[in-house]
Amino acid sequence: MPETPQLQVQCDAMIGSLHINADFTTTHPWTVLFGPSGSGKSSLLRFIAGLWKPQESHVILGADNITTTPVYKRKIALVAQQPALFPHMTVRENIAFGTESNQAESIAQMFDLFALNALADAKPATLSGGERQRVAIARALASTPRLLLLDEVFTGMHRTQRDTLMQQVRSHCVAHNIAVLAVTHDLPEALEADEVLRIESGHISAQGSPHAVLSEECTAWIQGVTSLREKL
Ligand SMILES: Nc1ncnc2c1ncn2[C@@H]1O[C@H](COP(=O)(O)OP(=O)(O)OP(=O)(O)O)[C@@H](O)[C@H]1O
Repeated sequence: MPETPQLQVQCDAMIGSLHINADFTTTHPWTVLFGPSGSGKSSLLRFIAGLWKPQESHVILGADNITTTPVYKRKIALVAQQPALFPHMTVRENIAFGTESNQAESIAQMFDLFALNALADAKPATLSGGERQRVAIARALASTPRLLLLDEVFTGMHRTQRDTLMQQVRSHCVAHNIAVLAVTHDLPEALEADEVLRIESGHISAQGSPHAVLSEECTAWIQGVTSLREKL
């Protein structure tokens, strides 16, 4: 029975003035990359996706060393916080873009999963931010990737909307053995992960369960809520 593919990353490179020296392996369905602004999270995702190709760095997905594999053959989909949809295309055309003729079933599945049927003929400019994000994720998943990279995709969403969308993405990815690596600054979102990688100044400083890696943030959050309660 197929399993979620293991992701092995070894990146040793400069981006601007930041030295990214990250070395990790993850086997979990949903992994979060958590760290401060400028610590190299988006650069690492771009490296894994093949959009940045530094020397002396390697990416292995499942049994395949994909370090030199072209972007379009990696079976990796990347969704950014600002979804890059084609403005002149409808939702249906955006989702079908880049998929092959034998992926019609997976496209239809996306419309059902993300409740997009009513929006099929709309253009991106007429959609809300949350709807655009759903379309971008649907397009990424319609290409049947092995790894889905999410770069602060849920940031700024209303809590209920975010929880629903995360649950939809997670159940689809688990059912189809798609590994997810998600960048976030958001503590509640990070606590939903199976595993957290903490990145600081380009270096993976901790890896483990969300509660183990994020215990300091959790304590600070609880103290914040407690002091707020006392003021009420
Ligand atoms: N193409 C580039 N050329 C030069 N420097 C870059 C490039 N892309 C990113 N950087 C620099 O690399 C560092 C890491 O950027 P990156 O976007 O990976 O951080 P991040 O952790 O994702 O930050 P944020 O959470 O604010 O999005 C930053 O100092 C940034 O200015």
